[in-house]
Amino acid sequence: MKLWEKNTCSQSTGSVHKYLRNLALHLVGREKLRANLLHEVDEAIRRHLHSWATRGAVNVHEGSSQMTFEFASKKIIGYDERKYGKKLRENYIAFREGMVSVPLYFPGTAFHACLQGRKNALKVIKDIYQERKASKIPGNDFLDRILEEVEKENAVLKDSVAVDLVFMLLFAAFETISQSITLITKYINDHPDVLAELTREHEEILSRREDKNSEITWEEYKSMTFTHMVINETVRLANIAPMTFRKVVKDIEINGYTIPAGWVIMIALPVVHFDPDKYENPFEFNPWRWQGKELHTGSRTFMAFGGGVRLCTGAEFAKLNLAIYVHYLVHQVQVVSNQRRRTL
Ligand code: HEM
Repeated sequence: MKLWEKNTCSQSTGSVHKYLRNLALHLVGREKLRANLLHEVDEAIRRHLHSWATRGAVNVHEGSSQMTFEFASKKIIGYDERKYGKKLRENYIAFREGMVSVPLYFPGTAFHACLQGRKNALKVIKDIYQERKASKIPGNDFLDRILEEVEKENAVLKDSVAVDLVFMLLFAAFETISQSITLITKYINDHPDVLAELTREHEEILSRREDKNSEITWEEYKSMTFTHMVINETVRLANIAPMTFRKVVKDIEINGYTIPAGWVIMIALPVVHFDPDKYENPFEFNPWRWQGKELHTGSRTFMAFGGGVRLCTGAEFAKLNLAIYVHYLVHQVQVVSNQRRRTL
């Protein structure tokens, strides 16, 4: 029993991997960020934070999960919870909760719930996919682009791979961003010095604007140096994807040990991020450690988004979401933690 199919982005190799990767970049690549996503994410985050502010108490993890799922599912397959209900997100949550569990497959186990969640989510996606394919009515979303590929003569992309790709992208997009939003909120709440510096940075941005209520521009986003340091530090400490896997294609010697071809190795990213030789006081949340450093997405010492040919396709999109969230969090919302009752 497998969690992922062989030909999705994470399992594919060579030219198929490259092809799927480029397709995913069509959704969240750099040009898309600047041309559409900056504006769309700005609108969505503002709307959700406004709605949070009208409620007595908000569970940030649940709120950000709703927010990011609504956004990503609409962008990818034109999903609307009001039309289809909450089933899809609930199935994804069941899938996520059993992903790292003992692989015992019978009713009542986390692994069983995980695979059932995956099966049910795939069914919803498949229905939407087939309905769209049959109707040929565009949805102005990523599914249009996928169907374009599927319907090409000698298409590389087949229906089953397309559905699995959609499943995988939606999972990657919503779970990771909502977890990072939750943790960045906690870290900011726990560190008044960080909040003060963020407030200074975002007030400076506002002071340069003619209309204080206008949305964030690309130049403003790029100017958020300290915010990007906070984002790097958050994902370094959070290790949202704590491990990645690689199949050894030929015998390789590392530190006197031979790892034979065919073995699967697990790369534990926290080992790098918590190494005191690479990060002084590694368990401390200290965004200033990034001062003056290149904020690359991936390097030998910073692997929150993986690295090499499999570097996360959505890393820049995730950072954009976090920066916009922080912008509105620090200047429009007053957060009171219900644990310590400290005002942000
Ligand atoms: C804080 C947010 C995120 C984190 C920490 C994260 C982390 C990672 C990591 C560590 C990998 C490498 C996996 C490997 O080496 O096998 C990866 C790959 C990937 N991520 Fe993300 N990710 C995030 C957000 C996103 C988003 C928002 C999307 C999509 C919209 C996305 C799509 C992907 C895809 C498609 C791959 C596979 C890339 C490939 O195999 O070429 N990720 N991510």
